[in-house]
Amino acid sequence: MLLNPVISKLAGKRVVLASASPRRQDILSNVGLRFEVVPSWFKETLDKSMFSAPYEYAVETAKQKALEVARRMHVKHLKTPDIVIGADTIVTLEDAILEKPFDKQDAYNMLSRLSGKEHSVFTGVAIVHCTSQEDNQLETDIIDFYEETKVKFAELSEDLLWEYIDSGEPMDKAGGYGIQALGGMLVESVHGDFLNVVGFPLNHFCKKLAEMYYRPAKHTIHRVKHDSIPYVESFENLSDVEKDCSTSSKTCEAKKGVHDGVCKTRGSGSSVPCTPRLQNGLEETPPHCSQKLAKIFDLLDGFKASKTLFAASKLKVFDKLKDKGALKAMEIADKINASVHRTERLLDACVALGLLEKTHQVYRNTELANMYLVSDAPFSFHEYINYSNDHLWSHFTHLDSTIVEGRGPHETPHKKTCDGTHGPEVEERCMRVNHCTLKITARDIVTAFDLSKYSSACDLGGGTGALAHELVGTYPEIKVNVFDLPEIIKHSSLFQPENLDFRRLTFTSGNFIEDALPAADLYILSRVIHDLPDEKLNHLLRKVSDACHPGKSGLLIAEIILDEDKKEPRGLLQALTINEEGKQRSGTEYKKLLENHGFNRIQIKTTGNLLDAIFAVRR
Ligand SMILES: C[S@@+](CC[C@H](N)C(=O)[O-])C[C@H]1O[C@@H](n2cnc3c(N)ncnc32)[C@H](O)[C@@H]1O
Repeated sequence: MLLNPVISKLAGKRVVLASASPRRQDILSNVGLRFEVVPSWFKETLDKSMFSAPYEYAVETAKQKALEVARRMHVKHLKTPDIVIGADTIVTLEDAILEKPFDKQDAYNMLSRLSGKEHSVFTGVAIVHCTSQEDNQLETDIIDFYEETKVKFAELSEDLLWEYIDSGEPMDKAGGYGIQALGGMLVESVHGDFLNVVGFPLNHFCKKLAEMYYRPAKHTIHRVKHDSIPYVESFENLSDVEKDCSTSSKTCEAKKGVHDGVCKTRGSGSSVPCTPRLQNGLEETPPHCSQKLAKIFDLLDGFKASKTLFAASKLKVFDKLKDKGALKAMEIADKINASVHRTERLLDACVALGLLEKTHQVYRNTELANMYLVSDAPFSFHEYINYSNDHLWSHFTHLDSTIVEGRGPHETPHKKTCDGTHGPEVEERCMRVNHCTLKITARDIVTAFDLSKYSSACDLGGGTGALAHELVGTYPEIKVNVFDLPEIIKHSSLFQPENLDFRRLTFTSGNFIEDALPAADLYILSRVIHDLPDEKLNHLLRKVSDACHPGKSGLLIAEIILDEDKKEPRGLLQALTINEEGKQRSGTEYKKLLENHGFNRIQIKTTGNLLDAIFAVRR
């Protein structure tokens, strides 16, 4: 049971905190909010002079942080969050904004300015509600606010200041101090929300949630206390604790359990300290907080969700529903020749995962399923889903032994490769898998940079030509040559759209390691680099570099680019599937690699789609 019923309104929603701050994470998880943490890539570099008041800057930064994460998650992972929470905390002193110090001297300058004075701490918060529209556009609804707390510092001696700076604590904190830890020593008084100074104004946040989620009909309101988080007896549709609270606000507050830092366990009448306490010399274990375990639960359940998608796709559930529009479980079971009872469970699980909708026992595809899961949809993932089920799944099943034995997926007995050595059926299937994923991302790759000045391009290892199609469609002057191994090129005709202009798109058989490269003024390497061992890669890049005209020819690369800290899961999980000798790289690593081969003017673009783009010019 949650202490704050407003928080329970978010249960079952995909809530994301767009902040890496462990303090914000603690504040929110301590009150039972279940959320994922996706740190924002938005840089805190807005021009402060554009804002008439400091809090406006904090609110705008919070908003941009949350929006960046919402957009990235919507496109990149094709899983749109319901709510993204962004926050930005700043310290202001006499209208100057103090953010995180750059170095110790900066921390010293900040803290000595704060010494003996009162300053303001503002946290801007943005709550972004996301919905995916029919055309897969992201629609966002933003609620933002700020909270101000005044903090007075004691007079700080030089020794104390430097001791505190040397502790390292100031470096990642606005104003150069953390009130919840050693920095508490510096503070004489606080006026306002203490948690706001820590980094998140919880009380104001809950009030905002209450405004959003409790929009009661007038007759349901018994009492609303506007200056606090609404008392739970105020509205209908309340949980048992809420309904119990029908007397005075004080009683209700006690029943809700917030009293002198003690959490009251409902029903038992006993009180459990919020923090572990020593009793008879033994440390008492705090009650387990399921919200804190949410991440682990999600990881434990991740494979069940994947397998549910795989099974529904393999059984062509989405295809049947696309054809018929809406069907009952019994009708679907009949069409896929399966048990009614089990089919119903599968369908309900798909509803829970947002793949199907259900009304009055009738199931329909969601827009997402129609766009990406139906097997003949223009941008269908069907092939990739089946490949994940049949091949990647078995690789991950044996992940522990592949790690111990140092084998890559291509060396497992369960996985057949796309390197053209396993016969036409496998080659064709791999081409279908690559084709469907490249189609989704090709437009973002070819428009990531202005390539209009190039008249000829050669897509090395270009496979089905999916990227070449997009290039030809985007740049009216360009001619593209798709270069790949003969066993791949022989299947390429299967993938060509009907209206293709073969005067501008040609296919050439060859081996980019052994043969001369066709002439072109733009070379393309899409999903080729990460799979090559260093020696082959350096050989290939040397050949490309030699084939380029200095100062003129370009190189376009499409790959997953790891974030610089190498913390983002997508690329790292993908790295588990590539060959032992292959490698995923960060932007800086790609830059270095290309510079070593005579390229400069290197630009890197994270597209937010499945693949990112790099463009470089031959020096
Ligand atoms: C992972 S696939 C990428 C295909 C396509 N570029 C894409 O992004 O979907 C790698 C491609 O490189 C081709 N390839 C591998 N080694 C090659 C070589 N030595 N010469 C030419 N092509 C090669 C493969 O046949 C395959 O089509």
